[in-house]
Amino acid sequence: MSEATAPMATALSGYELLADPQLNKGTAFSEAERDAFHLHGLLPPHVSTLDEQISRALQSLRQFETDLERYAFLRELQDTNETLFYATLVANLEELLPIVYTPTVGAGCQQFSRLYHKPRGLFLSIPHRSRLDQILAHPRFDGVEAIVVTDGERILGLGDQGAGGMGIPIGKLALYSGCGGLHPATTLPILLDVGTDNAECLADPLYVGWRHARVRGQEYDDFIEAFVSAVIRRWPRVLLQWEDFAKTNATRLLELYRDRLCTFNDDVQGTAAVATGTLLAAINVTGVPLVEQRVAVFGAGSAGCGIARLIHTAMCDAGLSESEATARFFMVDRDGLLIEDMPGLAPFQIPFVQKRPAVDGWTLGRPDRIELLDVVRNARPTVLIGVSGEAGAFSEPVVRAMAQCNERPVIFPLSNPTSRAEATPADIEVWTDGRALVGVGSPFPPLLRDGARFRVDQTNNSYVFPGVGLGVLAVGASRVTDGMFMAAAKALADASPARDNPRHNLLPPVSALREVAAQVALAVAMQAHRDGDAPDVAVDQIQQRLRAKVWTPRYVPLTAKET
Ligand SMILES: NC(=O)C1=CN([C@@H]2O[C@H](COP(=O)(O)OP(=O)(O)OC[C@H]3O[C@@H](n4cnc5c(N)ncnc54)[C@H](O)[C@@H]3O)[C@@H](O)[C@H]2O)C=CC1
Ligand SMILES: CC(=O)C(=O)O
Ligand SMILES: [Mg+2]
Repeated sequence: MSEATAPMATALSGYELLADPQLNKGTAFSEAERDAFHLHGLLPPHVSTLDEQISRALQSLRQFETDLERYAFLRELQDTNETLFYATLVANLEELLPIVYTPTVGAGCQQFSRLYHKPRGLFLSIPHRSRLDQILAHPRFDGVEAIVVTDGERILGLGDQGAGGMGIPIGKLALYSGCGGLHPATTLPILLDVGTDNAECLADPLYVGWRHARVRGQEYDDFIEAFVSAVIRRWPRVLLQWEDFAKTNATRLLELYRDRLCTFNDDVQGTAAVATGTLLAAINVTGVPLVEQRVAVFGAGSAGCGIARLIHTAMCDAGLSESEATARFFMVDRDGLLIEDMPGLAPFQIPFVQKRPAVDGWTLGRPDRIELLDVVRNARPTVLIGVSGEAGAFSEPVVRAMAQCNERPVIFPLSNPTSRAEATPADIEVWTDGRALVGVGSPFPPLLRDGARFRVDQTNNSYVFPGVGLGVLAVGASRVTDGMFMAAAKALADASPARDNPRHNLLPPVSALREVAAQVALAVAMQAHRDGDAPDVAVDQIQQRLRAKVWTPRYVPLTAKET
């Protein structure tokens, strides 16, 4: 009998068994299980198959009028019957990812307090900081291998959502299991509740979080330190993913902890890999070599500087010197182009500033700053990437200027959710006469090209982090390295449909995310092996380990545990 169908023993029965989302099968409990677990009468008599249950779930889902209602339905399903939730998700990734993940998960976070019904994951709040070990110690969490943690301060492009930010770790881990194949029982979403500065949340009588101004400074750092230390004590080899932390904390915390445990920041590093991978795929189409690319990034925050760093490394690997590569980046933030003598630069921005003489005379608009349009007209970038959360920032003049200086401009408005995209693919298509290679953060409707529907590529870190998690955990790597993200980027570019035909998409469709995760995982695991950080694993064992690690959502026969 294969591992997936080996029976599992449980001491639960009756209502308690039906209330456990990891074991509940609803109407799919067999007659024998209904006998053994005292379920007769608690369930309607027909024994359903998983496929019948999926059809029923989809029918219910499609009856709702809004995506938020669909989101609430799927969250309820996840908290009732995880196997059915994941079986439905895996079979319908294209339809359900926009609900479970971006863009609807953003509204799910904003409405979290209204939708809250059942416990999932852990809320660790500052008032309970002395109880961290006690909370993590619960036997339910014994098998945890992957954690996604947020403090809710920068939820997509929607800002501070306080405790409502919990929707993001839940959504990310749904992809870890749905796309990466990690067993849901090995995953744990965590919300660090350090208060919120969101006035609406604080004034909302239904707000479920800690009603307190967001704690900052030393007290915040001490809480994070206490959290990380408690995590290491409880699960020394866990994979910890930081998600949607604000610019002041994201890169800083990554640097502080990356050598202390197996950890990465998805916004900084996962986003870098998907953007680099999509750019490498675009190069196959445009023919402009990496060493000749000029990259403008709008929004020089965690994601923007993470992207710049990985593309910079790729340029250096391709033969440029550090300074030659640096000169090819144009990072634009609220005060315009980042220049060496600008006040208030964050440490992670400093490597990507332009030298003052190189940009002299570039100000065509406001005299006090070099704006995005100035940058595009003067630097003539081949690539324009948006990670600002500023909807519409890629205006018609900016996009037309990109089209003027490039035969095939590469334009990635990556901000999420959909409402925060720097431009819509449809507008870019018109403003560039269909010449642009476009990647967006959230799903958009297909474009009409030559009378046919052309899928819009979704350049989202969901193409990377599930595979990173799978690869790291399958080989037991002790650290997540930058090399792994480069390997992930190259694996993504290798999977590009445009490699075979330049008229095809840059990325595989969302429906192929399980296969993409497997390819990324292989690349990551091989990199761990090259790094000497995959103990006792030979190359030919890696594939086997990856396959063994992948969970497929199907029911496991249950047997009664002797008590
Ligand atoms: N497609 C994807 O996979 C990903 C997309 N994102 C999206 O990117 C956006 C930013 O994420 P982070 O970098 O983590 O946030 P962040 O807060 O660290 O950085 C955003 C930067 O944009 C700048 N900015 C905001 N408004 C601006 C304006 N009007 N003009 C110029 N600069 C402006 C901010 O000053 C900040 O430096 C979010 O909307 C997020 O959803 C982030 C990670 C992954
Ligand atoms: C996709 C993602 O991680 C973000 O928008 O923050
Ligand atoms: Mg994120």
